[in-house]
Formats: sequence, structure tokens, C-alpha cells
Amino acid sequence: GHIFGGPGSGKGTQCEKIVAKYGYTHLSSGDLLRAEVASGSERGKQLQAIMQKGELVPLDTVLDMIKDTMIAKADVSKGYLIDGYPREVKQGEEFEKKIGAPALLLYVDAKAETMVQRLMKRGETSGRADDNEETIKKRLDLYYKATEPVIAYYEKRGIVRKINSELPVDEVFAIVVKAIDELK
Ligand SMILES: Nc1ccn([C@@H]2O[C@H](COP(=O)(O)OP(=O)(O)OP(=O)(O)O)[C@@H](O)[C@H]2O)c(=O)n1
Ligand SMILES: Nc1nc2c(ncn2[C@@H]2O[C@H](COP(=O)(O)OP(=O)(O)O)[C@@H](O)[C@H]2O)c(=O)[nH]1
Ligand SMILES: [Mg+2]
Repeated sequence: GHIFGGPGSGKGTQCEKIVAKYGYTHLSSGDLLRAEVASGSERGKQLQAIMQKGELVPLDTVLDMIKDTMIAKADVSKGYLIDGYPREVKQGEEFEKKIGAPALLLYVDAKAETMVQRLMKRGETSGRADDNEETIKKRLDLYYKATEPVIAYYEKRGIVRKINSELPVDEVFAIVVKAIDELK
């Protein structure tokens, strides 16, 4: 399934707990991109510039990375948890064409104000070039403009489970567990 939500909504935090309980393979598109940047490759340098501005990297770049990683882990995986993808409706459509339809979309929802607060706090220690006030604002704008419409695309199929991530982490996780177990 996919885990979906704005920047700082708590996707990464919930993914860690889901992986610990269910053993799914966590694929964070942001982490894959940051690994490419860290490798120091030419492509990584181009990605770094885009991410620093809070913009979206070209669709095919991320999708190929996800697909390659899924294939590499296919024989050991108990299932996949795709984090931070799709970021726009087009990305969702391409994912379906090249990979398949997700069984579940966990939508962790927090207020803009909460997300900004969490990201500013995370920025004190994350070392991420995009956890600064200016880039956070751009990421949020892009989230509301391009990413949130993705929900409507999946809602038609009845696979969206919206979860209030304003609650403490363990309470959010309890709701996540219910959503996953209902599906199994
Ligand atoms: N499918 C994706 C995923 C990520 N990115 C780029 O990578 C950055 C960081 O992505 P991610 O780690 O998923 O960040 P957020 O969801 O904004 O925040 P968080 O890590 O807190 O989930 C994005 O701003 C964007 O520039 C992208 O272009 N396309
Ligand atoms: N209070 C509270 N804080 C959270 C929760 N989930 C995440 N956080 C904090 O918010 C920040 C962003 O979380 P992260 O999981 O990185 O979010 P992501 O950007 O959606 O991947 C982190 O510093 C977390 O400690 C939650 O459910 N409740
Ligand atoms: Mg994250």
C-alpha cells in the first residue's frame, strides 16, 4: 500500500512502526532521492538543486528508482509500503501502468500549522537542506496544489483510510493497525 500525507505529517514515523510490526518493505521516495544525492553522482547534483527548492523531480526518475528497488527486493518482500509517492495525479497514473494498483492508501492528515512546527523542529537535527522555513513553505504550497488532489483519484476506489495525525504517535499507530488489519 501507499502512505500519503503532507510534509511533516508523520509518514516516516508511522512507516517505522508499520515495518517493525508487519515486516513490509518500506520504500520512501524522498529517501531514495537523498541516497542518490549522497552518492555524489551527476544526477544526484541535479536532484539536490530541485529538492532544495522544494519542487518535484521528474516523474520517471522517481518511478524508475521505486521500480528498481521493488524488483531487487521482490523475492524477500512481504509487501511494500510506498512513502511519499505519488506526489501528483500523473504520478499515480504512471505507477498503476508500470507497477500496479495499491491495495490501501493510508492518509495521515495534520493541519498546515502542525506540519510547519514539526518540520522546523526536525530541521534542528535532520541536516536536511529542505527543512528550512522558506523551503517548507514551498513544499506545503505544492502539497496542497498538486499532491492533495491525488486523494480524490483513489477515493473513487474506496481504498483511502484517513487518519488524524494530530494525535500522539501511538494513538495514530493504533488507527493505522486497524486499517491494515481490516484489509488482511
Ligand atoms: N515522489 C517524490 C518524492 C520526493 N520528491 C522530492 O524530494 C523532496 C523530499 O521528499 P520527502 O522526503 O518525501 O519529503 P516530504 O514529504 O516533503 O517530507 P518528509 O520527508 O518529511 O516526508 C520533495 O520536496 C521533492 O523535492 C519528489 O520530487 N518526488
Ligand atoms: N506529536 C506528534 N508528532 C509527530 C507525529 N508523527 C511525527 N511527529 C513528529 O513530526 C516530525 C515529522 O515526522 P516525519 O515522520 O518525519 O514526517 P514525514 O515528513 O511525513 O515523513 C518528526 O520530527 C516527528 O517526531 C505524531 O503522530 N504526533
Ligand atoms: Mg519522510
